[in-house]
Amino acid sequence: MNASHAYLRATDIACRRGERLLFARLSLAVEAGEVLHLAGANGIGKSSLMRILAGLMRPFSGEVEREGAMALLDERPALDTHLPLGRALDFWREVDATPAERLDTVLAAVGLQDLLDVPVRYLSTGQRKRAALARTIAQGSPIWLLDEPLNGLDTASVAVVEKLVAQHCADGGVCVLASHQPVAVPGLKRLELAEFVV
Ligand SMILES: Nc1ncnc2c1ncn2[C@@H]1O[C@H](COP(=O)(O)OP(=O)(O)OP(=O)(O)O)[C@@H](O)[C@H]1O
Repeated sequence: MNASHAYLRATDIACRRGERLLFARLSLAVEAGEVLHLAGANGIGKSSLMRILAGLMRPFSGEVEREGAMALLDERPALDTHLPLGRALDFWREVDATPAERLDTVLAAVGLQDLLDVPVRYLSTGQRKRAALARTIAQGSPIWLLDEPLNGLDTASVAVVEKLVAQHCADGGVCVLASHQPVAVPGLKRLELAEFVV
């Protein structure tokens, strides 16, 4: 599918966790070439909304529509901690049917190409986050859902992620990026979850 046809839209979403209604009457639309920064304090419901957008959690009410495949980065890197990084990523490359060259390009972009022999459990927090991000974006999906992709990253790595997101959108992709940190991407749209808390 051509990335330029991709979109992600949500209408009148309400989210309940346990007995609490976290937020309601939330609508958003992210069209091809756009990036949305989903902002809000810890515990406000950013990850819950990301899971709803990813189709992993049913909203209490409302609907999500999309055109295009999605790739989700969440707080679980899902990389076998006992394997060297290269083999752990190869597992997902086969599952995701990712071409090897595309993964190599992404690994170079996030500066991990020299760490492929290191067991995942020895990687630093930031290296592990970059590895999970590499796996996610190498899938080649037009819609990126990135939940706290900047957590644990140093300034240089934050800039790399911002650049990758900007390039994805320039290529006609769609990105929703949940973060409590500032995000610098040209043309960024912003949604404050606090405005929908009930
Ligand atoms: N399974 C659950 N049952 C009940 N409440 C839950 C459940 N999962 C999460 N919550 C609550 O829902 C709220 C929102 O959680 P969520 O992880 O979506 O927030 P967040 O904005 O992503 O937070 P953070 O920035 O800390 O990651 C929190 O108060 C959390 O305690």
